[in-house]
Amino acid sequence: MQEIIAVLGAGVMGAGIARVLARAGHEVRVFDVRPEAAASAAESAGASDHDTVASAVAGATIVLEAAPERLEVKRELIARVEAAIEGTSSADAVIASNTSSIAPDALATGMRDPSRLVIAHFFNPADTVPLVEVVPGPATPQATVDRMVALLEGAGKTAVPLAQQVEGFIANRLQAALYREAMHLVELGVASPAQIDATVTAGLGPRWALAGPFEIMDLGGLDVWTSVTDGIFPTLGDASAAPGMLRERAERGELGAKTGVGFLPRDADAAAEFRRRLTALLAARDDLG
Ligand SMILES: NC(=O)C1=CN([C@@H]2O[C@H](COP(=O)(O)OP(=O)(O)OC[C@H]3O[C@@H](n4cnc5c(N)ncnc54)[C@H](O)[C@@H]3O)[C@@H](O)[C@H]2O)C=CC1
Ligand SMILES: O=C(O)[C@@H](O)C(=O)[C@H](O)[C@@H](O)CO
Repeated sequence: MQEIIAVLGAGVMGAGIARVLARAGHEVRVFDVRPEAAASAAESAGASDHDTVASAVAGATIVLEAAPERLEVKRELIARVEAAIEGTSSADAVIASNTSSIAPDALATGMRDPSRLVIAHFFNPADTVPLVEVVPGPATPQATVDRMVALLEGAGKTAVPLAQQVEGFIANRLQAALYREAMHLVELGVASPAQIDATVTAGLGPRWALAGPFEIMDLGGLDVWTSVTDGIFPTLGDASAAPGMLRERAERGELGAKTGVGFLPRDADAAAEFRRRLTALLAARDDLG
């Protein structure tokens, strides 16, 4: 079924999401508070760019926001969408958020119709990584979750619906647990960021492209993993907030690929080169069947 989809926010994620959905045959409109970003994303996706939210959502069946990860920005944008669609043919439109971590009930608070909301959490780069987490809010009907899963699978994505909301959903909770321990090991002086990265790219990462944690535990033996987790769990880092080595860099403006330096120097084409290599890796994995 072809949808009419308004993508609101045409940055790193929104531009890729627009490409994915347009490539799947849907009518895609793009809006961004930066008209040049909307125009560029629309051209790249073969979509139309719009200079107002109202114009972008007029007649839309799905609205997908990829605005900055700030609750107040997302809430204000969602309110503008609901005001624009009220009483129109788009009144039944689904409003999907690409938020990385904000719980759906926080986004739904204050909505005219919270049943419109669902989370569709794409991964960076959106037009390369297959995974999209679909997270219901407290008032989201199952039919909306099912419709979003069907849309995403029809676009060639791997949609993982969550049974209930949880902060950070699945993948970012798993990433955050790993990143917390990675930074803890650097702060302990056990290894450098480059060495920690090498343990993932030369060991864990290739395995994880083929088998997730439960399959890996099954392959390794649950007796062994019982002993290992009994021994290691009590020693893991327990930071409950961003550690200094992360927060201080962010506060200094050392943001990573965005600024040329983060934990390590990053080339200007680091993101593009990563996308190229990831695309090739995923193609090789798909060839394995
Ligand atoms: N960057 C990443 O790796 C990932 C980000 N996300 C999530 O996707 C969302 C967008 O993130 P990015 O694309 O990285 O951010 P970004 O900063 O690259 O893009 C955000 C875009 O939204 C525009 N914008 C700002 N206020 C707006 C408004 N009121 N209405 C419409 N557009 C507005 C900005 O001009 C910008 O082009 C966030 O919720 C983020 O957490 C999800 C997965 C991965
Ligand atoms: O890794 C991803 O693409 C997603 O899990 C995200 O949401 C991003 O990592 C985001 O949390 C930070 O860029």
